[in-house]
Amino acid sequence: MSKKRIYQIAHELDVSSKEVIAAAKKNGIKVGNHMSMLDENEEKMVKKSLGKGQKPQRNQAQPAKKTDSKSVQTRGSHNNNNKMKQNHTNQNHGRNDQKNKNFKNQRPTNNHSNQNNNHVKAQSHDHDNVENGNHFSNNKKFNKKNKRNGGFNNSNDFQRNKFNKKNKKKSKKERRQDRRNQKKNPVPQRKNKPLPETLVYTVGMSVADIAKKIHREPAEIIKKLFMMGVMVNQNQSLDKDTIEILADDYGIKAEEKVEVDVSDIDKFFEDEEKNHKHLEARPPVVTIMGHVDHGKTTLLDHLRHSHITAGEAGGITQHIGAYQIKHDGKTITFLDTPGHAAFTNMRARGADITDITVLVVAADDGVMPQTIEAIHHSQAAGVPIIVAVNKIDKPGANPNHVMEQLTEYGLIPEDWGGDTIFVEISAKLGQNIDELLDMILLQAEMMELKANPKQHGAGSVIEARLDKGKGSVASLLVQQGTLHVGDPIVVGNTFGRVRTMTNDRGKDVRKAKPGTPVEITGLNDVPDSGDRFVTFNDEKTARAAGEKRAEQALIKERNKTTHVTLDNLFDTIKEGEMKEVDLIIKADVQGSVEALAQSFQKIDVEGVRVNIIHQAVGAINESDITLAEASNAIIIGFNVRPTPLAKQQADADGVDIRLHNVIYKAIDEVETAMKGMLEPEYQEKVTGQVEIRETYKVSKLGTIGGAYVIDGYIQRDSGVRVIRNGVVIYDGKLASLKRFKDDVKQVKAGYECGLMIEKYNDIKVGDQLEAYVMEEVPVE
Ligand SMILES: Nc1nc2c(ncn2[C@@H]2O[C@H](COP(=O)(O)OP(=O)(O)OP(=O)(O)O)[C@@H](O)[C@H]2O)c(=O)[nH]1
Repeated sequence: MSKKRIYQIAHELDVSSKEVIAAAKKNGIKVGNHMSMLDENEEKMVKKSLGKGQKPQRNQAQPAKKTDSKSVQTRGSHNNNNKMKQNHTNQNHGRNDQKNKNFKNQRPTNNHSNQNNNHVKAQSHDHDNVENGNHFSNNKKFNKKNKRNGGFNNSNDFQRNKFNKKNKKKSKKERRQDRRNQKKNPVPQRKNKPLPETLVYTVGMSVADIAKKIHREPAEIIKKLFMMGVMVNQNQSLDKDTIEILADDYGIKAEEKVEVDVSDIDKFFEDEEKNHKHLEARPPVVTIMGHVDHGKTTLLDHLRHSHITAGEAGGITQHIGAYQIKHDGKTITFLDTPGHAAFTNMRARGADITDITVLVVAADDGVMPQTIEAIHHSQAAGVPIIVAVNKIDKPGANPNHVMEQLTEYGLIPEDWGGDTIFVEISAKLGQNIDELLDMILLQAEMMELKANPKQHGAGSVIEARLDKGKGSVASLLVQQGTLHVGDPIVVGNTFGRVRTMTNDRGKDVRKAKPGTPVEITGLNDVPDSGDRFVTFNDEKTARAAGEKRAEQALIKERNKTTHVTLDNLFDTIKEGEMKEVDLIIKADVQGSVEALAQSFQKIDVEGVRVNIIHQAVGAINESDITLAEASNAIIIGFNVRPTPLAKQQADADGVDIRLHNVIYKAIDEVETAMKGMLEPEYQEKVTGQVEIRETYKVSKLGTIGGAYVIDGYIQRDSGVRVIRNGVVIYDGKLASLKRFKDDVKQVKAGYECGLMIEKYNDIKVGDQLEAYVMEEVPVE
């Protein structure tokens, strides 16, 4: 006797296994689940039971054995509904001859509407099925197959459905075919334009760029290069040789276009400087230097007011950072800011604008520290010095002593066999001032100061500011060419067009020749003193150059913060950015300097070498910081400290200064930093004493201490030590700190507070709490 499993029977009957199980149970057959077996008798019983019983609800398409008016009616109404739906969704549904099109055109609604459609059809065929009672069993297979389509029982319908599917498939095929055809459709051939006579190229152009230039397909060029043994893709940059060979292969000339970096205004400036055509004499530019109170300002003021050009007398002098005076029909330009600091600052920014230095030394005071510095700065810049021995009107004046003193610094009067010009003056009384001016002109003459006024204006910024009404105002010294109102200009990282131009007398001028200071407006931003300026033919180029320079300056500024420090040293080494660690050593005595230098040079980590770029005895000064900044060096101070200004500058520039008083510690620190093992050291600092005066037990929270800060302060992130009877009984962290109901960051001595300690609830009245913080130890 063959047995069948429940699910098989369910399958055959097209009912659910559950229904078969129910029927089996109804007939007293013991079954468990869909895998349970039924023998033939049991199967018959179940089938009978299912056949006699309710028609499975699930399969609406299953033919009804019995039809009563009610069910027909119901179905009828359902049918109508569906018909309505069907009409709504697709009027062509039910007409297979048109379905194909519908499938194609209405794909998204297809399944849904097809089901509806089939459903309607199934319903409408119920009647036939009733008439052909055995149709059910004969068409079981069909029935199953058609279930998806709503259960067609009519073979015609089935066929139609099949046809329908076929059509569906066909349509897919068709679509694919279509696509293929589309692909096969030849792309309209691009007619090759004639080759240009010359290929103007820049090194680094890609195949695609060249293709565009010579009106050829990149593929063709790639092929050509391939034949020459050069494998490239169309985006790859080509070198000069390859481009030229390629051009040659096409039979065209190749011409390299050298890109000019418009932002490199120094280059423009130098080009203008080198232009020696149409040279004309220009006024000398003079800076007055000297020690404090030796009379620099007095001299400048005297000159400004006493040597105004005839006709301009009475005109109000404007402070534009420089002014011009006339003497013997010749012009001299004086820079208004005396002192060597401004002078060197300008130099540091690349502006060597001074031709002659007038060194003012008070005859009653002699050579002083700033006199010496001024000499060094001038000498370093290669600027000749004229000594003005001032205050000779004073009773205690001793010009000879000054001369003697200055010989030590290489300034020897002509009378004594040297070549330094000395003039004894009284700035206050205006004594010998003309003689000084004569000497300046003589010196200038010897220097043959010349420039070409017939070229683009170029020069340097003396000073610049932002004016409420005028916007950016810059005082410029024209050094080359002629500057005109309306000139497109780039000044440092700013740009614009010269809108207005005034001279040192506040008079509007249309043009300014070499050696002339002028004040201009029209820049988009305020440049820095010492910045260079150049003019361009068109504003577009000026704008491009200015914007690029501003961008570059921003990048430079950002990079500033990424100076190498001992903390980031290892990462920098790892990134392969560093092969040498630059150090500056400053120490109290020469012995220490040498000992440190030798020991540092012995450190060898991962092939990275220590390089000592500067070593000296003395405090860490600003020039050390500038050097460290420029060279990306770390400063090691041994028993010395930075001067306040140097410290300020180091902080601003992000220069790392490490201070030590034990040699091996200094060596150790650098070595561990190079190995990437430098860890910050922390040290505990007790901040306050707190007394517990009350305790409150809160069931869900724990114990809250009502406390009073006796000394110092306690803060939310404090560490706390619980001390009872002089013994530390717990060491942990605060969990909360409140004043009344508010969370607070800190509570100072004399105030009450509420607190809880993390993971500790055993606080008692009378407990002393010691509050502390961990602080990073500054390296000694
Ligand atoms: N008797 C006399 N006094 C002078 C002479 N030149 C300047 N003084 C005085 O010296 C003092 C200082 O002069 P300044 O011109 O301010 O000196 P400075 O070098 O510009 O000083 P700082 O700006 O502080 O560096 C003033 O009181 C002047 O009046 C001079 O030739 N004779």
